[in-house]
Amino acid sequence: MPMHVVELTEPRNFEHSKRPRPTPNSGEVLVQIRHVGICGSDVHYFEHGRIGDYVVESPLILGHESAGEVVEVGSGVDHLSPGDRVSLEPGIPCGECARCRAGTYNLCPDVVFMATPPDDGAFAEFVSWDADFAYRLPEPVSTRAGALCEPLSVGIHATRRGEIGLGDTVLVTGAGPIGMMVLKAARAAGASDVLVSDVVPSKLDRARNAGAATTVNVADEDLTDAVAAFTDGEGVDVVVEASGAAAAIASTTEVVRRGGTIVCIGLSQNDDIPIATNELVDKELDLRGSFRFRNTYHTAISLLEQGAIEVEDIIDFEMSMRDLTAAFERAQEPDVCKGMVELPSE
Ligand SMILES: NC(=O)c1ccc[n+]([C@@H]2O[C@H](COP(=O)([O-])OP(=O)(O)OC[C@H]3O[C@@H](n4cnc5c(N)ncnc54)[C@H](O)[C@@H]3O)[C@@H](O)[C@H]2O)c1
Ligand SMILES: C[C@@H](O)[C@H](N)C(=O)O
Repeated sequence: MPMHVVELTEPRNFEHSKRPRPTPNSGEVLVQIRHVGICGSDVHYFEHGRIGDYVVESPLILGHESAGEVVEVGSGVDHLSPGDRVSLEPGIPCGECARCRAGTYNLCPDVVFMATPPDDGAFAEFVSWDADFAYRLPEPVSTRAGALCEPLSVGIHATRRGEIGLGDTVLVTGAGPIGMMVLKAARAAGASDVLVSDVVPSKLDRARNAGAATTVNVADEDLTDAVAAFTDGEGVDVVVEASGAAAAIASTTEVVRRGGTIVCIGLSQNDDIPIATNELVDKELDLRGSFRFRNTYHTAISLLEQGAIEVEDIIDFEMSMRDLTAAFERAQEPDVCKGMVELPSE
């Protein structure tokens, strides 16, 4: 039976086409996709046809923030049934390499990751996916929120990497979807004050509405001065860099307190951003990267179920997959944080 998919065939060209509807293998579930969030990396592939060494060389289905409804289960799957709504973790690690065996499966070099060439993503009516990476959504959690478990997972993982906890003061640089998810995860972990910086006023307004203690528009204000004023000159316990902007990355060592921690999530276009290593030594800072996520989906879903975190407030618009090109155009407007795509029943 054919199903409707949208393929990126070359930069800025989506084609609506038909592919055979997959049949779930042993250990897989067939999921009818309901919602897919548009991520910055999807937009980058759409605009440029590549991210670094990952090049779209044959038609690629984008979308890796997805949730839907199980319609069929393969043999050996007993924790999910048709009718269950699920969120799909987009990366399936090999399970055998040293990193997987160490439990750090997000670092598996052989991971199959949705919407990363050559692996297809979720702008498709149906996806057959490893049932171990399909997480049942309890009643109060919508498939929109289920799709956003992916960026929320990035925020939870960064919060864990920064060991953010009770009473911490945190600075998040960048109030895009990832910065917003760090803000939410850090608050849920017990951070008492989360400061957020950006250059877009509406994004800072949203961050304040989501619980930021204060915001800094770095287009008008000096970040170091603003942080010093808020922390009585101490600096913050943890900085989470979620913009990828060179200026934000370079400022991290200045705004963090002595003995504090810097967590870098943002990916920069520039490989030559200076980090003040003398400051790193003198202040005895911990500088850590944070890559994707591991063991975060159960946490994300239970936080959503308990109402401890709200994620749908980052969605600015929802459009049908039939209008995917228009949705990708709109997702690039500077005020937009998250565009959501709905997959109608055909
Ligand atoms: N490490 C990972 O696993 C991972 C996962 C997803 C995304 N990312 C990266 O994280 C970053 C954030 O992702 P996103 O989807 O939220 O991106 P985004 O582009 O939507 O958001 C970035 C935000 O930073 C703001 N900004 C620009 N210059 C700034 C500055 N000097 N100071 C503070 N803010 C500034 C922008 O206005 C924007 O709101 C990107 O670099 C992305 O590639 C990393
Ligand atoms: C983690 C995910 O959101 C990111 N876009 C990536 O491909 O790594």
